[in-house]
Amino acid sequence: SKWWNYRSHMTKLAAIPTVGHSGLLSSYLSAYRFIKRGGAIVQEGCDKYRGGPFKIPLLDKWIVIISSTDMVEDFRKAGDHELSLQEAFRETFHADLVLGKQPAVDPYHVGVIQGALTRNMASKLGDLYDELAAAFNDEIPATNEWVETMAVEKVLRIVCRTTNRIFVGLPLCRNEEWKDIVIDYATRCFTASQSINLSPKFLQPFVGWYVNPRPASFKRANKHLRPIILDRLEKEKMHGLDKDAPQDMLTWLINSGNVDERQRRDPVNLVLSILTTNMGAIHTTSMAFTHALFNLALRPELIDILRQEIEPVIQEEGWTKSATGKLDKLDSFLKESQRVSASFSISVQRKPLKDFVFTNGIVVPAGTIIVASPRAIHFNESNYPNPSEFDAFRSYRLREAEGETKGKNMSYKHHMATPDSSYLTFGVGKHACPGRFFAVTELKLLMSHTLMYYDFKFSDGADGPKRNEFGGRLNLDETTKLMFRKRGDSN
Ligand code: HEM
Repeated sequence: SKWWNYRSHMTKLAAIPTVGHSGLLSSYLSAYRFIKRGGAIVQEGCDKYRGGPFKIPLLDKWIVIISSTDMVEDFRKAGDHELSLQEAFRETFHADLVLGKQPAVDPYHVGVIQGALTRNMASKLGDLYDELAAAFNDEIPATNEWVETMAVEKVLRIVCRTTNRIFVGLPLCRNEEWKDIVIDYATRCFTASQSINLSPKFLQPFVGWYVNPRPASFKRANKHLRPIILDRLEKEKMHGLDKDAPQDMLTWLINSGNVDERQRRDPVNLVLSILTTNMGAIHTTSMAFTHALFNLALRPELIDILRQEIEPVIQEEGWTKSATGKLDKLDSFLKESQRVSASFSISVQRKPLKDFVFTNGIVVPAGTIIVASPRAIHFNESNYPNPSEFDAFRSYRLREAEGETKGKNMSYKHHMATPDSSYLTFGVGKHACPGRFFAVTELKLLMSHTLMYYDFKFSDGADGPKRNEFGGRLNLDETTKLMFRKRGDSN
């Protein structure tokens, strides 16, 4: 019956063209090629099928890649009963095993991020900025002499500490071991899920058992978090909903109305939810900030323009949510930085729960992972004229032209945090990244602080950042160095 199901599935998939080999054995060759040359293979499909879908063999499955805004628009409109992000993630990330049953099957942290975290951003912004400034002081002290830093690592530690001020509060966010645990957790989870994906299906349970990072990370995180959780639960038990409880992600998870009482008060669930939220938040934000720093170091002429926007706003409003909302040029620059430097060849995935029919008539059989190609969308001339040009104020001009930066009822169409079928940095539709408002605000604070208090540049003779690729995703080379010094009058 398995063979029969496989044949009927492949018959339906046959209508979608293949990039690489499609024979039973030869497709494995293509799958191996995809690991190191995924970007080039997706590009080949995009060039050959010009906006039409195509399929690619991976070692354990076929995936269908879509690269046109029309098909992404169908993706956006589909309901959860048709296309599921959660089921795609459970399959491709092996989330039940790697992250644990609760975050994989009932990810109630998503609702807490969308709700309480986003709602409380204005009131928590002072804390966020305090932590950010303190983290910069410790990681990159502003000196009169240029100092060389390993940019990726420094930024990760600053973002981790800043973010955790809002996730778990003081003093844990400053604890060195805690920072190591949550930074490592994301890396280990990605490595583990990739290792499982690289194994034949019948070996996956054994490989999964061997590489699973969760038991060890849970044990280490639990040591720090459990006493805090028990203390907060105890106070809640004694006094009811504790109004004086620290306002952070942990408290919002404990108070979440999205799950039943037993689940939301279970210390194991709480530790796993905090670890999982960190996994979604830290590396993504750090990479975005590092890319932005590199893009400014490559184009120093933008620095003064951004400083001229930032300084008067911060002088007038201080480090507030309202101030970050006024940094329109910075918003546009950060958006362009993500578009040009951080567009993966494949990202934003869904799993059809029944055969899915796109508006153009293409049918993808139930169970086949469909993945959009942000790179194809972001480098399409009809979405972004002169797509390979880094045009920092591209969306700023669009916002101005459409009256968005003026007037009370401005729309947020071209804002960085607004997902769209032609802008996939944060995904699309109902499941677009729930942390995007937090991420964009944090990025603006990080960038504004750096521009106001530091000069920075690549080391003399360095030729800019290097990237490496794994299975269609780009990673920044961790050895790339940046020089920092206290801001002077001139460079
Ligand atoms: C620049 C930073 C970030 C980027 C580029 C980013 C990107 C993304 C993308 C592409 C998705 C998939 C959306 C889709 O498939 O439609 C996603 C989902 C998600 N992100 Fe982010 N993200 C960032 C920051 C954050 C932060 C700060 C948090 C937490 C506070 C977070 C939490 C999540 C979660 C929980 C999901 C899963 C949503 C779901 O299952 O419905 N992300 N993110």
